[in-house]
Amino acid sequence: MSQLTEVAANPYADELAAAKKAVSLAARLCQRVQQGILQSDIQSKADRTPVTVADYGSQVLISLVLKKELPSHSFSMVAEEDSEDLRKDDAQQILEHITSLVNETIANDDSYNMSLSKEDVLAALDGGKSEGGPSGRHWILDPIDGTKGFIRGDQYAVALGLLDEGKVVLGVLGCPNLPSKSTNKHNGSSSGDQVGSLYFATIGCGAKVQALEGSEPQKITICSVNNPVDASFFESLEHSKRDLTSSIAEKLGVQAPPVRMDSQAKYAALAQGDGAIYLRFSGKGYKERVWDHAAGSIIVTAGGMVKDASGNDLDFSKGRYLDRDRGIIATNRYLMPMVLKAVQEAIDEEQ
Ligand SMILES: Nc1ncnc2c1ncn2[C@@H]1O[C@H](COP(=O)(O)O)[C@@H](OP(=O)(O)O)[C@H]1O
Ligand SMILES: [Mg+2]
Ligand SMILES: [Mg+2]
Ligand SMILES: [Mg+2]
Repeated sequence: MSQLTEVAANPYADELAAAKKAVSLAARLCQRVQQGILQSDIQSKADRTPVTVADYGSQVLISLVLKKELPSHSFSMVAEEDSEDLRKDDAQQILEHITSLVNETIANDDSYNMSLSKEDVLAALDGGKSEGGPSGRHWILDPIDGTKGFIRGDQYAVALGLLDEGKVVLGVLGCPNLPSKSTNKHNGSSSGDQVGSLYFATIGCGAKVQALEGSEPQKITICSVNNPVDASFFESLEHSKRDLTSSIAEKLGVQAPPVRMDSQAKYAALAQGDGAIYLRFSGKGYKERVWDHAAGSIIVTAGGMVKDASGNDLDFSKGRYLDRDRGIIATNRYLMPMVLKAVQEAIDEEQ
C-alpha cells in the first residue's frame, strides 16, 4: 500500500506515527536504564509500589515527542506518574539524574535539537494529570508498565493509547524484552527471533509488529485454537489470584501450565499467537487503571476479544479507573464464550 493510501485508510495515521516515535524513543531510555539499574534509581510511591528514573524519563519523553510531532492538536494526557515526589527537597539528585537521562536520549537521536531543565521535566510530568472521560481526545500513558519486572530484568512495556470520545482508537506497546514470535522463553531469545518489538493497532486497521529499531511492519494474528484443551494461558507474575485462575483453567481442561509474565507484554504475546488466553483477576477491592489496559486491549481486539467477567467490553470512558465487573479476560472469539462460562462457575464456587 502506498503511504498516501495508508493515510487515507487510517484516520489516525498522524497520531500513530507520532505515538510510535514517542514510544520508541522512550523504550531506548528504558533499555539503557535497565541494563545498569542501581538501587538509587528506584523509589517507593505513596501506595508502596516502585517507580524508577526510567518511568519518569519515559513519561517526559513521550509527552515531549507527542507535542512536537502534533503541534496543531490540543494535548490532554492521562498518565500514571506525576511530579509530586520529585518536588521534595530530598529528590533533587534523582531529578537531576532523570533530566540528564532525558537530555542524553534526545541528543543521541537526531530528531530534536533541545535541552530540558529540571523545571521542564517537572512540568512535562504534570502534563499527564488529565482525567480523561467520555468526550474529546486523551492520550493514555503507562510510561513503564510492569515496573517490578523492569527492576528484575524481565518483561515490561511502554504503553500508549489514544482515547477518542470514550473509545480507545489507537495503541502502541513497546516491549524491549519480548521476542516477536515465541515468548516461551520470555527472558530472552532462544530461537533467533527478533527481541525488542513495537506492537501497534488503530481501530479497524488490524494489529502489526515491527522491530523497535525500525523494520517493515508485519501483521500479527491471534491464535485460532478453539479447543481449550489445546490452549495455554497467561497471567500476571505479581498480581494474580492464582487459586481462581487455576480453577478456571481446570474447568476448561487447559493442560499447559500458566505462563506468568509482567506487564502488557502479555497482551502483545497473546495478539501474536504465543498463547490463547489471558486471565487477569486481582485481589478484592483493587481498581484497575486505564493505562494498564488501553494500549494492550486494542492490540488484542484487532483480532480477538477483551471482556470483563460478565462479558462486557471494557469501559475506558469513566476517568482514570476502569469501570468493570471483576476480572479481565482476553482471548479469541472461539474460546471467549467457554472461558466466560468457566469464569462464572469458578467465581460462584468461590463465594
Ligand atoms: N494489587 C494489585 N492488583 C492488580 N494490579 C496491580 C496491583 N498493584 C499494582 N497493580 C498494577 O499491575 C501493573 C502491572 O501489571 P502486571 O501485574 O500484569 O505485571 C502495575 O503497573 P505498573 O508497573 O505500571 O505500576 C500496576 O498498575
Ligand atoms: Mg506503577
Ligand atoms: Mg502499569
Ligand atoms: Mg507504570
